[in-house]
Amino acid sequence: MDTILVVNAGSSSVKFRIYSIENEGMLRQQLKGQIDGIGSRPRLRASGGEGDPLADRAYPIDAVPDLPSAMEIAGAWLRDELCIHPIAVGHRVVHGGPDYDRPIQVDHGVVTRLERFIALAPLHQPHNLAPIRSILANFPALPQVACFDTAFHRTHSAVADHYAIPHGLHAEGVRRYGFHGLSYEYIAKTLPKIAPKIAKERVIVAHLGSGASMCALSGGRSIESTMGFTALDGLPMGTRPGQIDPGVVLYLISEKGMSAANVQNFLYRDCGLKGLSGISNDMRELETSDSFNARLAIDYFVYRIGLNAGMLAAALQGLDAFVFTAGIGENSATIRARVASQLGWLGVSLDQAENARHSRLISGSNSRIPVYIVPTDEELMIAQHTLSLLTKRPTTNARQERAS
Ligand SMILES: Nc1ncnc2c1ncn2[C@@H]1O[C@H](COP(=O)(O)OP(=O)(O)O)[C@@H](O)[C@H]1O
Ligand SMILES: CC(=O)OP(=O)(O)O
Ligand SMILES: [Mg+2]
Repeated sequence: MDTILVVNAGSSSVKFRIYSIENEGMLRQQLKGQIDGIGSRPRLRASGGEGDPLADRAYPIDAVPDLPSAMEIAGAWLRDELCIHPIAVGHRVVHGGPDYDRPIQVDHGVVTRLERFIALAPLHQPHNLAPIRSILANFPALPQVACFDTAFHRTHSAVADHYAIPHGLHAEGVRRYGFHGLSYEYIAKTLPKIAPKIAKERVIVAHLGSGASMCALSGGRSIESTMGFTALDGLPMGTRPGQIDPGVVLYLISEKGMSAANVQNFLYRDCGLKGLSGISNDMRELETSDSFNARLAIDYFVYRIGLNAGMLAAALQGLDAFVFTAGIGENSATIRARVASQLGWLGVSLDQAENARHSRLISGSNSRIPVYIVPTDEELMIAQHTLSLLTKRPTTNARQERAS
């Protein structure tokens, strides 16, 4: 059986999937796994094609302190315990820079070009590239495909793509890229099946996970994102502050004597829900805490989602639907209810029972616009892109390599 392995390294989790390639290029999921809670409550969970449990292992926080250690554990489990030998690997690569507007088969040259963006996505890019490099070294003929978070947003207009800075910097790539593009691409492809008429209209999608952003979709195309040059901008996140006055950064440098590396570490790892609550980057922990600062962190998260929704509604010149997705958006009825009440002025109201049930349509009958939960599937997007690039090229080399 020919299979594709998909690897998706997020900021608090590594997710992996195995798909078999069926007749006529159909993909069937054979295995779904993830290590999440990295740095808080690490846990490996995996299930087979029918949802049958394959593993559920909790680890002490010190055993999985970071993404590389999680990747090692996941890789060893797939290789040594399950003896998985895919014919291709698809990777989520967060930053594709100005040139990559679609997935690409990777070689050493592509990896070198993608390394230039490590500084622009330090929580993700190094961990996205490390398994690619390791597979290139150990299985050079195994096709690998990089699928970019930024690619789906390359349709933005010039005005949405710019900062108000001199043009030379834009020309060298200082642009408003936007991220979580594989997730938004999946939602844009799925909406026509859920609500065909709405899918052609103006939709805000809120990808609320460890990293969080929102995207304005017009007729299924991204026209605006809350994220920009890096995945620091926009909404507050697990450990990132979201939008912040650059004056704060200047203050940290000039008044607190922080180096560029200190500032980077601070902005990517010490802020957001973690910094504001002083407790955790994990929304689940904050929701069960009765500390004042945990409540403040949640209030801030909800408030900023409301502000940014107003901004995206302005970009779209109206709003026809709102979609929740990703870890928090799919699982937290409380946050959804609070966001919806923040959007009350737009005519949004929820059916609380449907919201509590995590139904697909959660808006009430008197809501001016429908509100949906659409579980995202970045991994399926990656597998589909990988297969479509693969079928343009012979795979014999990979098969020969596997056999040897
Ligand atoms: N039941 C839940 N209630 C509230 N938050 C949740 C729940 N389940 C998951 N989350 C949140 O989702 C986040 C992970 O989202 P995810 O989209 O998987 O993130 P990433 O891909 O960036 O690692 C966790 O940090 C946690 O805060
Ligand atoms: C770009 C980004 O923030 O990704 P994630 O939410 O997976 O950390
Ligand atoms: Mg993610």
